[in-house]
Amino acid sequence: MKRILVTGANGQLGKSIQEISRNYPNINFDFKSSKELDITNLIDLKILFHTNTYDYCINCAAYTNVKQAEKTPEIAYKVNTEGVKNLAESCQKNHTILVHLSTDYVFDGEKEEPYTVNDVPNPINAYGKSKWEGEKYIQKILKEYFIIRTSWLYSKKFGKNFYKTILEKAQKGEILKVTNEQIGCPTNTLNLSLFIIEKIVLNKNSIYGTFHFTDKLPMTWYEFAKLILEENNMEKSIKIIKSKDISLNLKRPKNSVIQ
Ligand SMILES: NC(=O)C1=CN([C@@H]2O[C@H](COP(=O)(O)OP(=O)(O)OC[C@H]3O[C@@H](n4cnc5c(N)ncnc54)[C@H](OP(=O)(O)O)[C@@H]3O)[C@@H](O)[C@H]2O)C=CC1
Ligand SMILES: Cc1cn([C@H]2C[C@H](O)[C@@H](COP(=O)(O)OP(=O)(O)O[C@H]3O[C@@H](C)C(=O)[C@@H](O)[C@H]3O)O2)c(=O)[nH]c1=O
Repeated sequence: MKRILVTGANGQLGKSIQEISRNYPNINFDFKSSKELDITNLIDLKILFHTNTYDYCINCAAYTNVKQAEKTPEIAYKVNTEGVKNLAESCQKNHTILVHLSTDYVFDGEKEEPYTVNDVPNPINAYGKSKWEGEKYIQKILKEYFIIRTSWLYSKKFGKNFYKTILEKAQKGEILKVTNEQIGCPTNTLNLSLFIIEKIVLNKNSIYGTFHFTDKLPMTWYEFAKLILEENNMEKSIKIIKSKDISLNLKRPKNSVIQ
């Protein structure tokens, strides 16, 4: 029976993996919330890996507040870079395969076509930089790893995300103002969870390295907001705004489409 450690288990992706885990009775999952396991705490990591044997570690732990990361980049760095380095070292010493999540925000967004795994990252904000530095540690420390870059994650059920925010605003009768200055692929956490379990963990033929996974339908945030309203049978107009009107000093990649 495969034993899998899932870090950051109470985030939106972690919770989605918890939800589908019921369908895999032959996998022994060990879900750890941030309170149960802080990936920046080396001592806790050492104790956990000393007392347990894991075939895989799925790292859903991350600092994902993109706006706040710009103001306190050291916190994003601590979790997304240092924490990931700690995990990679623990996995290396204990022969655990690391499955790590990364982001479209590692790219600068200036490319005209979709980004592939052969494109070189060049992040333009603190969150993206901290995630790219984390990726580099994994590549340096480990041979047996999967880095899965995804984009615009949302769960209809868990956590805080664009889908739920737009729906809540609409339900409260707030005026919707959404930018059309970025394009990317919204990705449902359930699809990503299934990909991780079916195509990475249970696939005997998978080759280690970096991969891109999205729901493969590029659109702007404005178009995504329209879809969210449509899906929930809500008729409401949305005002198109500039990115700078919503977050003045934060750069987001214009083209976030990864394939
Ligand atoms: N959200 C998105 O749009 C995208 C996310 N990703 C990546 O996917 C992954 C999952 O993201 P998502 O589920 O959306 O993120 P969430 O923010 O929903 O979940 C992240 C989880 O990590 C936990 N965490 C934070 N710091 C630590 C720490 N030091 N040790 C252990 N756990 C910690 C948080 O706990 P607490 O709340 O208690 O701090 C939270 O439960 C991340 O790697 C993210 O970078 C990639 C592309 C898009
Ligand atoms: C809620 C809201 C957002 N927006 C804009 C801001 C931003 O450009 C975009 C999405 O808003 P968010 O707050 O979700 O943006 P952001 O936190 O930058 O989203 C990113 O999160 C990280 C973790 C990732 O890895 C990325 O893939 C991406 O999903 O929509 C509006 O224009 N109007 C609104 O009412």
